This record gives sequence, structure tokens and C-alpha cells, in this order.
Amino acid sequence: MNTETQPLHFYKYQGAGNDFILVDNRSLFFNSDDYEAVSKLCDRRFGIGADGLMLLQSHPEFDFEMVYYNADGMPGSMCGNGGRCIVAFAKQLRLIDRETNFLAVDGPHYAKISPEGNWVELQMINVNQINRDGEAWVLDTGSPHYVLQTQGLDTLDVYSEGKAIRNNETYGAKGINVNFVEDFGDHLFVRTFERGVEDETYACGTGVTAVALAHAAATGKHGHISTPVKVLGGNLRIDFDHHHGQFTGIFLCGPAELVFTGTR
Ligand SMILES: N[C@@H](CCC[C@H](N)C(=O)O)C(=O)O
Repeated sequence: MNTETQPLHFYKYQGAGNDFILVDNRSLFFNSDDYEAVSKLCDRRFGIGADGLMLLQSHPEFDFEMVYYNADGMPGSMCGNGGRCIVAFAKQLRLIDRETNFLAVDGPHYAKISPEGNWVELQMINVNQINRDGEAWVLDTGSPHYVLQTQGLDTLDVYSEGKAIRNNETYGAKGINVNFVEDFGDHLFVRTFERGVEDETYACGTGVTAVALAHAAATGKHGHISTPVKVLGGNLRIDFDHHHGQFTGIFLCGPAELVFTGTR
């Protein structure tokens, strides 16, 4: 299909304010190499508007495959909130009921979904490596993340500070997602500058996952940990086990909701 000129039926989802265009591409009608079309669809002024676009495709060994693009139109690394939204989409399409195993760019994922279809708990990849860069923590939770503790996060210029780190000499070539975190004792507050969106988003799932793991490493917390996180677009929770720098059983939990459907 010519993605520019043919009618396209889409579904708009959001997970804690991280918003996505979802396309049922089981028939492969959408040309997955058409990066320009993806960036136009994600444009907030000339398109539908979103932080990213996902194609739901068939796979012989899984319930479905998630093909994810950032708003710039390029294929992205793993998107945690996108993963939660595509699970809600698969339930809406009646492809799955309360559980699923699907394939994403970083490998297989298991997820559970509420009977109402609006709360998704997505298992993330295990993390065995976490590095320091000065005061910051750097780790890969399916996407690369930089985590820096701050004070007064509500007034921080996340766009300028995040953009500078994302493009610096160390990270500029491949890019990195930059997360700022403030510890409020009973919860963490996180704001993220996202690579591929090249702006602050209202939430980043792999980002809050990275923050929760880095927080456990920084505070020396071990065993089963449940970390509530507030983001600009809502609340998320990350459950995991931490033993001597090995993070397993990681679940990113939060809302995933259909906003509207349309034909463009
Ligand atoms: N919003 C995402 C992160 C998406 C991936 C990222 N922007 C990248 O490709 O670096 C999430 O919820 O994890």
C-alpha cells in the first residue's frame, strides 16, 4: 500500500500519557520501511500526533509481534509503555484474553491484562549490568537509559538538560534516553527526555524501569521490591527482584487506554 495516499484505519492509545498510534498490520498492508510516513503520522501539527507508532503483526511462535517506531519515524529500541498499549490493543482485537506472550525488538515478553483491558503488567528483560557515569547510572532495560538524581524536578529544564546529555560526546552517536528522578520517600518522581522523540514525554516505561533499578542499586535494597513512580502523565509501578546486581522478574505495571480510533 502507498501509506501516504491510501486510507489508514488507526487506533490511538496512551499509557500514562505516553501516546501511540496502533495499526493492525496482520495483513502486512502497511509498508514497514516507510519511515517518512511514520514520522508524518506522528507529527502533532500535520499528522495524528504521537510519541511513536506500532504495527501489530502476526508471528508463527507468538500471539503477535510488536514493531515499534519513534516519532521521528525510525525503528526504536524497546518501548515499555508501547508494549503495555499493544497488549491492550491485542485484547481489544480479541487476539488474547488475560495473558500473552509476544515478540518485541528486544525479545519475547510476557504480560498480564485486567478483565477490563485497561491495566497491563508487562515483563521486561532481565538486567545484569548497571554502570556509573559520574553521579549518573547508565543501564539498558530494552532501551538505553541515563538516570540522574535531582532536587526541584518540577521546575527543572528537562528539555535543555536532557538534550545536552543525549547529544554529548559520550552518547551523541547512538543517543540515549535521559531520566531525572527525585526521591519523595514513598514514591519516585521521574521526568524523561526521549531519544527518537527528541523531547520530553509524559512517561517512559523503559525509563521508569531503569530508574527503579538504579534506585535499588543506589540505596542497596535487595530482595523483592515494588517501586511506585509518578510521571507527568500518571502513575506507574515497577516490581522486581534484586540480588547482587542481578535484576529479574521485572514487571512494568500501569494503565493503557484507547483514546480514539480513526481513518486518515
Ligand atoms: N517511550 C518508550 C521508550 C521508547 C524507546 C526510545 N525512545 C528509544 O528508542 O530510545 C518507553 O515507554 O519505554
